[in-house]
Amino acid sequence: MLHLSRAEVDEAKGAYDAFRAEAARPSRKVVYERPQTKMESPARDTAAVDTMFTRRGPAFASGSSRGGSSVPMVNGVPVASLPSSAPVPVQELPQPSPEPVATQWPAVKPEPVDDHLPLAEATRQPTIASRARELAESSRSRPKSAPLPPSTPPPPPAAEGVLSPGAKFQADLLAKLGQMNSPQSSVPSRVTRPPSASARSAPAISAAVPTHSSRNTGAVASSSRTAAPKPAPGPVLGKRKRQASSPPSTSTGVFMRRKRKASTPEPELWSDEYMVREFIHSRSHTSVEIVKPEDESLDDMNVVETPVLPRTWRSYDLPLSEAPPKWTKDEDDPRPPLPHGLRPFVWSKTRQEICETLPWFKSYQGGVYSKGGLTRGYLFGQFPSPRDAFIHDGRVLISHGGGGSALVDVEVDDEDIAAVTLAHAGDNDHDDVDGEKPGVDSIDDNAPEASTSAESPRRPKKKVKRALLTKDQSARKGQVNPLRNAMLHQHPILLLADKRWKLFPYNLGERWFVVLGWYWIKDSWEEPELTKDSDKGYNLRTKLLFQWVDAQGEPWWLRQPSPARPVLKPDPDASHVQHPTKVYAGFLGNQTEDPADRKCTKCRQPAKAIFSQGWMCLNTVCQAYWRLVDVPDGSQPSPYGDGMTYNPAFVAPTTTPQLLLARCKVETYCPRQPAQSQLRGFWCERCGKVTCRIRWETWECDSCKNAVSTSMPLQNAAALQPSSGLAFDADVELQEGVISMQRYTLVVDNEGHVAVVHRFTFPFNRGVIYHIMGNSAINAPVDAAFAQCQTEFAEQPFLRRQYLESHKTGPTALLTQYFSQNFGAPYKFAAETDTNVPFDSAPGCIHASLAIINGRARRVDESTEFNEVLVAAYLDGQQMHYHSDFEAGLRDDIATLSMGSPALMKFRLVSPSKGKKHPTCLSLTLSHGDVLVMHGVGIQQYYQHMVAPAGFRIAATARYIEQTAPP
Ligand SMILES: O=C(O)CCC(=O)C(=O)O
Ligand SMILES: [Fe+2]
Repeated sequence: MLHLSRAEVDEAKGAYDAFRAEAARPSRKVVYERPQTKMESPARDTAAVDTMFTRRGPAFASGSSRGGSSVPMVNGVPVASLPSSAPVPVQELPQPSPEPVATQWPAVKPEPVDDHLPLAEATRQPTIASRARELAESSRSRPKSAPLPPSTPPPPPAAEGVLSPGAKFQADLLAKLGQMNSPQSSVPSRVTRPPSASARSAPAISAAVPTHSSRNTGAVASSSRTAAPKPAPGPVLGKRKRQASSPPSTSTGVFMRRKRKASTPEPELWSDEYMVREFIHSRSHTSVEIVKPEDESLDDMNVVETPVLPRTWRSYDLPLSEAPPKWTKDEDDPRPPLPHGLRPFVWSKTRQEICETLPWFKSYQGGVYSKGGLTRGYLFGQFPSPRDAFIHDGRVLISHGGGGSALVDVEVDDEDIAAVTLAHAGDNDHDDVDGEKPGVDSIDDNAPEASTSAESPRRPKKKVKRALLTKDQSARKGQVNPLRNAMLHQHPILLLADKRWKLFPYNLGERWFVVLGWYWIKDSWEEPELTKDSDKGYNLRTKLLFQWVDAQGEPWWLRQPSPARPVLKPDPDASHVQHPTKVYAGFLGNQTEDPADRKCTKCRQPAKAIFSQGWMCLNTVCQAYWRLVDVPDGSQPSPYGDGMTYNPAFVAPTTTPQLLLARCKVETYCPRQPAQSQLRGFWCERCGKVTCRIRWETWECDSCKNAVSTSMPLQNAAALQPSSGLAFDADVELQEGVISMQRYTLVVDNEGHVAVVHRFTFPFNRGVIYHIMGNSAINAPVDAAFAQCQTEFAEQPFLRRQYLESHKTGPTALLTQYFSQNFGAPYKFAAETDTNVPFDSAPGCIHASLAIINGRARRVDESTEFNEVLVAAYLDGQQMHYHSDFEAGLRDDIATLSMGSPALMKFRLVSPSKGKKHPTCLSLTLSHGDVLVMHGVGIQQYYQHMVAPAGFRIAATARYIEQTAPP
């Protein structure tokens, strides 16, 4: 349990008192605390990483971890292009002020977004703006029944650069909590909230229902409206009755849920007036709530488990007109190319290049990369959700939380009312965002775009595939917690874009992935999205508002061409960056509004004016969720979701908070050169491309050929321990027989030196493994071969990481982890082997290694002969995952000489199915100078092996490959 000290509480109390004094309302102050929880994000994409270790081809898929589903993919699967679930919601919103933004770069503004996205026009998709116009017109002609016109003029700007006492209290407390937590800690510091919104002028800073700063001066209520259908009552669960004796509650939605589930630990009261309680929303998300004690009462709340939305609204929550045309080639991309000379500072052709080079994005699948409970990087994929938007030239971006989407067959008819068949729900459903597993847009992009089956005689229907949300992304489920934590803790997030992200105004050509820059999440809310697989008829989609971090200057797509790197340092002058409107719409809330006129009448939680249509209740457990505040149910505008436009005040850029700038510890998102880690990719300062380290002897930009040679320290064999001769562990399931072991010594050279041999006999005549251990008397030639390997491979371009045959091209191309080269007879395995080197062109170390292998292996089987050597060089942390050497044309013996660091080698039976893995049946330690001979095809047919070195290691594996073997 983490406590604030008495002094800290006193200080907080002082700040809070000042704030409350300003609010002119006497009140008690309570601070709650809850236990610190570990917020490590589990490594989620092990399947993806596994794939890179595995070398064997699809023939062995059933028995290896390289089954289809374990393949790491961009946005689910290699993507051509699928219809997005929504038309591109191009927003017609006021552009930033014509006053130049203070930056060293003259701002080059692209044309308005609409002009850059003929996509919307080509598909005749109504934009949100055009819908809004239609709605406005129809409202003029049919005043009684039409939707309400936009009614929320932008609020008066808040005082520039001046924090209200409430905000100061918030900032002070955050700063204090930040100090209390170690900067290195992976556990985010506690999240604070301001006093409950029950204080009439309190800053309503709530993660669940943050308030908006703009004042709603427009009248949205209209009791005379009767045309809209009344919402169906629907199943209302857990409705609470008002109890006359209970004081009005002002707790947040999160708090209400905690109370109802009765799973929140009781608040730890450690002061009469102040206490801090932490709320554990899930294992990985905690926050601190500051509310008045009386706020705990829920009795008078109109709280339901699943608010029911009127059917007509639901139908329109998902715009279901024709999908944009599919384009797979750059020539088909209707957007203009990047203006001459403009280029991103960091870009790549594959996702692996980004993941291996940028510490802020290491997600091989999905669009969200989180670590330590905080999202660090976020990739915009090709599937926007309804109302995603690119606003103010990209300084403000609206997107969605990750996870829960799947490809779904949607039937669309003339009236755009959707009948949804969950045909594939779950197939591609990757809903983990906290970690390296898929989040955003986990969609099978190879699935057919549309089919026209299921024609109805009366009303022709079309079946199209859409990416639909099949699960709630609610904060309650914990999926979006790392994103919310980044917002609440004010951490910057590196935003990247896939070139298929249609909201970006330019065709990015060969640049599949670009880094946009540092952003911060200013606000987050939950929107309902149509579905059929949920009792309530919709799923909750978490929406996020990202804003550009000022200290970077202008976004690169607005700059004049320049080779300069973007720099993000806490900039004391950042506050002079001017924005047209200075309104805090999000987390920090607006400190000047009277919340009374923008609270939901049902739950009395703060409403938000995200959309121009008016203030809405966004408390997902309120009966009035997603409805306009103060507008009777029967008079709510309908259809609602499809015609909404963003409130210009809500999306207006604001100054980056100093606290967030202070957290920007890195100076730039471009990695330092040369890479500090031998495994890291290479960022080319000349062209901005990041490239994996492919070659052993150099880092090379594969776009402009700029190169930096590597300086691998030579590892001396003298420091290496030979085999202890004792390390093995054999076990096998009973029905599969027993592996028996004999231990003996064998003379291995002409001088009569001996080696210890462990002979493992596999059951049912499946084969024999000889583990011939090195020792100091016989290792001299091995030491020499090891040194020779290192010098020769540093000088000549032999070793490289090979592309996996199954992922050779495109944005999902994948390189093996280890570096390898095949010498002698060509050997076809799961990695590319185009670069085979015949023995007569092989370096001396190959001949030396082969001589050692022959010398040892022939002592156990004198007929042994080899015509191929595959060298695998492992850097620290790399390994070769489970596979079998079961290619056609291989003779019985496969022998490996181990050089360098010891390695753990494990065997297991081939997996009977994708999900079922057999346990390890034999594990060995391979030390420097050991030769392991696998004899018998049964060992490859029935077993798999893997090798995990403890550090730098070179293995030379010799085989005999029949040249006439069928392919
Ligand atoms: O690195 C090793 O020792 C094993 C290599 C291996 O299994 C292979 O090349 O197939
Ligand atoms: Fe192998």
